[in-house]
Amino acid sequence: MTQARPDEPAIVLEDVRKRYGDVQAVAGISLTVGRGEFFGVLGPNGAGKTTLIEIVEGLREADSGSVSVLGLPPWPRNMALLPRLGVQTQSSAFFTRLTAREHLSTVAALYGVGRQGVERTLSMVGLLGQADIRVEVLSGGQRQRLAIASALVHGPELIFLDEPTAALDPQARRDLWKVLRALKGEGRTIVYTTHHLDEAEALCDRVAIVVAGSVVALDSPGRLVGAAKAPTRLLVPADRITVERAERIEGADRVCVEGDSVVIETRAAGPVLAAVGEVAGLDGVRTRTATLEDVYLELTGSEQHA
Ligand SMILES: Nc1ncnc2c1ncn2[C@@H]1O[C@H](COP(=O)(O)OP(=O)(O)OP(=O)(O)O)[C@@H](O)[C@H]1O
Repeated sequence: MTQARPDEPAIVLEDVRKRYGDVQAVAGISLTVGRGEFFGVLGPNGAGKTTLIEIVEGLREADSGSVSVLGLPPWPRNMALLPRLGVQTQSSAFFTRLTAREHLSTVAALYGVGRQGVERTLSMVGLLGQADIRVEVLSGGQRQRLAIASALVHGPELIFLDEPTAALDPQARRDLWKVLRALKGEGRTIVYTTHHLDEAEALCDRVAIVVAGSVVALDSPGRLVGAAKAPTRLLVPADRITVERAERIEGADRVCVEGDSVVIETRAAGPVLAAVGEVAGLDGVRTRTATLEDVYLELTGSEQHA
């Protein structure tokens, strides 16, 4: 198998465009994903993420622009590229009557991967304990692990994961994060689509926020949050301070009530916190700094989750 040169980017897009009738789904996107990067693609429903990723995977032809994946053009469908890519989608198909191990062995056989590769992959995604259980009785989280295992079993250099934690409970999500971090630790490049902003913040080296077919922000989550200069929120138990008193604190930009807290938004967290301490004491006061979700909501102009 041809390996990409370590210094060669995994993906290079230049002014990629795709239109469906009147809809400009991808409106001129240029970006580079480095080898070994964990790269997030975020954006509201209909932003063009799936279209963009399908172009990179070689499943769709761009109208214009250039696309290079592991140094090769993915379109027309490039058979040399396929074994070097791993794709997990929302609609991953399973052989439900088979056990997890049998399912994975079947997928592995398509790529000429033997028993050892199957066992290594089951172990990597934490499914060895469930390997002899039929797919149809695996839990949602276990199925997602199997979907990821199916995308990984042939040892691809570049992996596309489409909302792998959708519909998982919080513990199963966190467990899957460990699997994803381990994958990155192996030096694989991961392109990750998610609507969970906390997840993108915790896992991704860089994220692209796509709105209406264009990239409106591209950087590490930390730098995006830092550059946005979003306010800090101080949550003070409502029985300890009134809205009127909080509004008189110098540096309080906005005050409102949320549940059982008076929320003070400020860009001068230190002095405002000191003032709150004098007025109400600091017991039970919570501080929320800006997150990628704040940046995202600002850029997408939406109060709702994408
Ligand atoms: N095959 C198609 N034919 C016509 N229009 C399409 C087609 N696929 C997507 N679109 C339109 O292109 C735009 C981008 O869709 P796309 O599925 O790429 O967005 P997305 O960001 O992946 O959305 P979601 O988060 O909901 O999956 C949307 O307006 C969608 O309705």
